[in-house]
Amino acid sequence: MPAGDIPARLMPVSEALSRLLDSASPFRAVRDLPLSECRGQYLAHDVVSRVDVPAFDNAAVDGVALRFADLDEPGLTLPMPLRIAAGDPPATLMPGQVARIFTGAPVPAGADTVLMQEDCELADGRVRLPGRDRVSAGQNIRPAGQDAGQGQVVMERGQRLTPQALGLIASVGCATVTVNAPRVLILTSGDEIQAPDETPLPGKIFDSNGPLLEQLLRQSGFPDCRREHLPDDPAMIENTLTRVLTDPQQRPDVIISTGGVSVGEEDHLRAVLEKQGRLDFWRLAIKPGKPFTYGHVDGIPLFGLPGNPSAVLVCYLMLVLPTLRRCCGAASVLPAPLSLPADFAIPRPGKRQEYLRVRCVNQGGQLSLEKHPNQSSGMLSSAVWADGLAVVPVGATVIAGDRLDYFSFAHLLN
Ligand SMILES: Nc1nc2c(c(=O)[nH]1)N[C@H]1C(S)=C(S)[C@@H](COP(=O)(O)OP(=O)(O)OC[C@H]3O[C@@H](n4cnc5c(N)ncnc54)[C@H](O)[C@@H]3O)O[C@H]1N2
Ligand code: MOO
Repeated sequence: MPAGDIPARLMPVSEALSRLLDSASPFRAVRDLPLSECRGQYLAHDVVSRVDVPAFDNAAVDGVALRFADLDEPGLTLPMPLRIAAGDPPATLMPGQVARIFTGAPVPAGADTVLMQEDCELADGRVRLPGRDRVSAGQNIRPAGQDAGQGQVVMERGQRLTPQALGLIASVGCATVTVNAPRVLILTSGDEIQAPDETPLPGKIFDSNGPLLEQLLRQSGFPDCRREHLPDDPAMIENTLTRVLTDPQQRPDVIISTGGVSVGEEDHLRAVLEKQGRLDFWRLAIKPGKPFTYGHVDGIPLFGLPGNPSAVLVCYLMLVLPTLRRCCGAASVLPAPLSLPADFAIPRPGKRQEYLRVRCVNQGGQLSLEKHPNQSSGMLSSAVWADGLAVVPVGATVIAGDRLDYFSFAHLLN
C-alpha cells in the first residue's frame, strides 16, 4: 500500500491480533539468571526437576508414626523408642512400636501411618492410641514425588516466572534459569515533546509515553528496554533507524514507537517504515488506537502505536504484550475476561471496538462496571482512576445492566 493511501476498511482487532500472533517468531536472545533476578520474566527453556519433591515420604503433622496393622481397640498402648525430627536421616520402626515424629521428618521404614499428637496420649516413653476405626491407613504422610518427580518438567518454556514459580523451581534444585531476553527499543516521536525535567516551553508537552511504555514493559517481564526520541523529520528518523539496526551494541529485537502514524503531514513514521522496511498493516477498528501500525525493518518487528497516551496503554496491553508473550513461547497470551454488568449506557453504536477505562465496583456484594466520564485518548488521569478496560464491540449499544467483557489491569499485566 503506497504511503498516503488510506485503507478502505479498518481491520478488526481480532484479525490484527491473529496476524500478530501468527507472525510472532521466537526470540533468539536468551540469558541465564539467578532466581533472585528473573521475577516476571519468561522461561526460554523447560525446567526439569533434579530430584523427587518431597525427596522422601514425610510426616505432615507433629505426632507419632506407626504401622496401621498394629492398631487395635481404643486404648492400646505401645512403646515409643524412636524420635525422628525434620533433617534426621532415615530410620526403621520395628513391629509393635511407634516413633515420635515431627512435621517434615522422614517416615521410618516399616511405618505407614502418622497420627496427630492431639489424637494420642504420650507419657513415659509410651503412647496410648485411638482405635483402628478412628484412623485411615496412610494418613498424614506426604509421599515422595508428590509435588514433582525427578526428571519431570515442572515449568515449560514460555511460562512466566511468578514468585510461586520461582519457589517451585528452587524446590526442584535449580538455582538459575534461562529466560527470554529481548532488547526492546522505545521510540517516542514528535517535535512537541520535551523531557519532564525540562522547563516547559510554549507549544510543547512533556513526554508521558516514554515512561509509560518503559514501565509497562518492565512490569510485564521485559526489563531490557531503551528509549530514544525522534523529531518530525523523515531523514532523521531514517538515520536513527539505520544507526540502531547496524550497530550490534544497539540492535534491538523489537521496536515500539509512539506517534507519527496517523494521516497528518507531520506523521512520518509509517512512510519511513514503508521506505526502509515493510508495512504489514495499518489502521484498526480499535478505540483508542486506530492508527496502530505493524511492520518490519531489517527483519525486526516494529509496533507503531499512536501518540495519544491512553491509546498507547490499550494497544500495548491488547496487541503488543500478547505478541511479545507469544514470541517468548507462551501458550496463553491474554487472560480470560470477566463478564460484568455495566452501570452506564452507550446509546450510539461505534465503528471501532472500544476499550473503556472503567472501575469494577462492589455494590452490596454485586460487582459492576463504572465508566470514567472522560474517555479522551489524550488523557492518562482516567487510566489512573480506572482499574481495567471494558470492551464494547463494533456496532454494539449498551444499556445499564448489560454485561461487558472486563479485563483488570492487574490481570492483564500478571
Ligand atoms: N484527520 C485525522 N486526524 C486524526 C485521525 C484521523 O483518523 N484523521 N486519527 C486520530 C487518532 S484516533 C489518533 S489516536 C491520533 C494519533 O496520531 P499519531 O499516532 O500520528 O500521533 P501524533 O499525532 O504524533 O500524536 C497524537 C497525540 O499524542 C501526543 N503525543 C505524542 N507523543 C507523545 C508522548 N511521547 N507523550 C505524550 N503525548 C504524546 C501528541 O502531542 C498528540 O496530541 O491522530 C488523530 N488524528
Ligand atoms: O484511536 Mo485514537 O487513540 O482514538 O484518539
